[in-house]
Amino acid sequence: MNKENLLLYFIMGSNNTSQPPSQVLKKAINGGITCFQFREKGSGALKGKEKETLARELQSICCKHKIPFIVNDDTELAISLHADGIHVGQDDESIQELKKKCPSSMIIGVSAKTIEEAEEAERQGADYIGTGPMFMTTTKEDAELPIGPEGIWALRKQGIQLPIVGIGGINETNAVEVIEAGADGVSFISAISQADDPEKAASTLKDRLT
Ligand SMILES: Cc1ncsc1CCOP(=O)(O)O
Ligand SMILES: C=C1C=NC(C)=NC1=N
Ligand SMILES: [Mg+2]
Repeated sequence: MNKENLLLYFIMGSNNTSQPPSQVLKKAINGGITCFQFREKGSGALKGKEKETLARELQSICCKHKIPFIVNDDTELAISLHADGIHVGQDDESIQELKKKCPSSMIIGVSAKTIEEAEEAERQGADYIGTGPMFMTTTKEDAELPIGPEGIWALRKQGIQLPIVGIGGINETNAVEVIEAGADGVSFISAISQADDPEKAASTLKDRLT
């Protein structure tokens, strides 16, 4: 994965929006997002066949627009869909296990916020790390306290070279400081999924960063 894809990294599941997810994704793509992650998690999340059907619907939209389609957590789903990538947390399968199960082309992203986690991700060959929460967020029900963009600056200062995306409470007013702290991109859910006009929200974010 080239790190330019990580610049405007939209994440969404059906329970993050009151609009049809496929409509929100199409608008976000028109607005200029560079990567999409399907994250069907938390209260009200779809399961089983319904979850797979939505995943396929969103994947086909991404394919049509040549936007990488990443699946959060669900390795089996990612493999069965031939997704472009998978994103896992510290309590999910290890990168080593994923590399054994997944095609070598599969992008592997991992959540990491401490230097130990980031160095481990580098050692195991992750393609990028997601670090946060940057700011206060209510989207992730068990989010920890914000570490701020300085959390990314500290990883860079300690020599982490991997591509990094910041996540958590990011919007058009604070995205720049995440990049200035050393991130290659910003990832976000509600800034677009809860916007009245997702296309405008995406294009405003893009304008701030380019
Ligand atoms: C998945 C995740 N991980 C850390 S914060 C977060 C939620 C991000 O959602 P939002 O962009 O709406 O704050
Ligand atoms: C928790 C997460 C952190 N970072 C990214 C990019 N995705 C996630 N689901
Ligand atoms: Mg997880």
